[in-house]
Amino acid sequence: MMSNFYDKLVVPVLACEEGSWPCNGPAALATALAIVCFAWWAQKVITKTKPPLPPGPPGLPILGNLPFIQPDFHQYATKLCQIYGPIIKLQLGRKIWIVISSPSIAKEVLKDHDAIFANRDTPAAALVDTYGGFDIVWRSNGPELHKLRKLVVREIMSNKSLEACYALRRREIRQMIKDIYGKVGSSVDLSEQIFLTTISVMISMLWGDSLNGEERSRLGIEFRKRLEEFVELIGAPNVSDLFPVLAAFDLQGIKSKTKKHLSWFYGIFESVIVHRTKGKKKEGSKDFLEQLLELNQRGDDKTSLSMKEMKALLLDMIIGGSDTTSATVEWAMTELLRHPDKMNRVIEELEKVVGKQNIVEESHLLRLLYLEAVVKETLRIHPAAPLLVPHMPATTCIVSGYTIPKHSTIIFNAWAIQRDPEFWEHPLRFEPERFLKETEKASYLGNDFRFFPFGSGRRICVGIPLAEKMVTHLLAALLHSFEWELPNGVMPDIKDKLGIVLSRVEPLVVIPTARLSNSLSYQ
Ligand code: HEM
Repeated sequence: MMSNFYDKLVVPVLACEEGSWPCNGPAALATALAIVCFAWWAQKVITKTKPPLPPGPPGLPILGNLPFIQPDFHQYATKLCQIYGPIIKLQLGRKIWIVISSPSIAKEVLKDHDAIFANRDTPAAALVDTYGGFDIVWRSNGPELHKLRKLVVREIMSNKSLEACYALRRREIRQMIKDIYGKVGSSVDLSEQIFLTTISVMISMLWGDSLNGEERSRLGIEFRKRLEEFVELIGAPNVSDLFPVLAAFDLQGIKSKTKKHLSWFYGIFESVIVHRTKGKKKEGSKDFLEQLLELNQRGDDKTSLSMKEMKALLLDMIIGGSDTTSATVEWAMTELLRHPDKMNRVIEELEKVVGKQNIVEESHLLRLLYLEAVVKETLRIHPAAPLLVPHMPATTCIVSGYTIPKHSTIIFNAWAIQRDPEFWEHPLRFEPERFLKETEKASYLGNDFRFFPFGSGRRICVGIPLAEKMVTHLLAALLHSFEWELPNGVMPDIKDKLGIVLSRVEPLVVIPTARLSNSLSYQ
């Protein structure tokens, strides 16, 4: 605004040629001086009246708060908010981070100013090989993002499409039950079993491959390792982001390491896509890739994707869908093992709705209301993405009386909000019953900012329908098929660590016993 003022008034006066107004010696000089003084005064008034930045802890010159950031950022940010209030500012090198820990401020940002804040501050590492520019997670707000989200939500995640690939999900869940049945009576690393199943479900639904035996576990573990490293690299404090002038040097080698992982993922995707486009159309259930290729064949601009977009989308789905889902199932099992009364209530419901002679199908899920409440309570206390995915304002904006500079990184501490005693009675107690009563807070659609584990607004998770099905079906199958004992009767703890998602520190180890009398139910 001030530069406009200067350009329009001061420059012409100072640059005017003889004879044109007001170039008449001392008068012109006086006018110019008056204008410069006025501009200086106006600038001062504007700066003074502009609301301040949010409060926050003091930092060091140049580095700001960087040296003081602690690894479990959700807990560290919660402590800071207890000191500085529900909206705080951290300075990390050239970057400003704003952390929000109150439902009303989250609403102001994600609902009232949704369009401004629907951008992402794409980390340098995510821009490698065009991934971040072509996927959903890191793409800026605009028509291309809108097209991609619409395609996923309306086509891929529609009831009809999810129904069309139910057999693929079912096959992988049955495989898990069969594998665990083979280990009845011995200690099982349930965390690993759950992860291998979710990654197999994702691979199976994305391009139809089924992994068995050693291959299932080998490829699953390789995927997990690479996904973990890839996401960690993207999320790691990177000098290239904090001091963009140094980006070209890739001082920590983050860009080159990310590139290696990306080439591995893209290599797999390319061969699957090429094989499918050249080969015969697949028989049977329609996986996501089949659906995407069919949409491409329509030749409609609204639904066609380039190869780059297709690969980036497949990677988003695997990243977005596997660890989040498996962590949620693992936390739900942990809480149920810690609360035998709640576990019994789930079993009673399963026996009533499914019965002991049948196996759990997705068609049962709508009637498993208590189990649904268990999943919601799990996502409240242990949200897989406790800080959502950071947003970024496209312009400077005033929020809750503070100035939020454009291009700052906005972090929502959903973990702290969903445990805040101001909004939740006995917030640390695992009480699924609260979701049977509180219908208002019970939706995943992000309308209530006391409970928004999938985010809210324009960037809300696109995988909610699939996540709901996968988490509930997996849990139902595990609880219906087996009884679970704790090795030496030791209760699992609830210590968490923030990595790719919020997960247990130690793997969950339990001993299964068959619950169903008919051994065919395990085939
Ligand atoms: C329990 C399971 C899941 C949880 C807790 C979860 C949570 C979230 C959260 C918090 C966000 C960020 C929202 C925001 O920025 O405000 C997100 C975004 C996203 N999720 Fe999920 N998610 C889950 C499952 C899935 C699944 C199954 C998929 C797909 C297969 C998926 C794909 C995505 C994608 C592509 C985005 C980016 C959306 C965008 O940036 O516009 N998620 N998810």
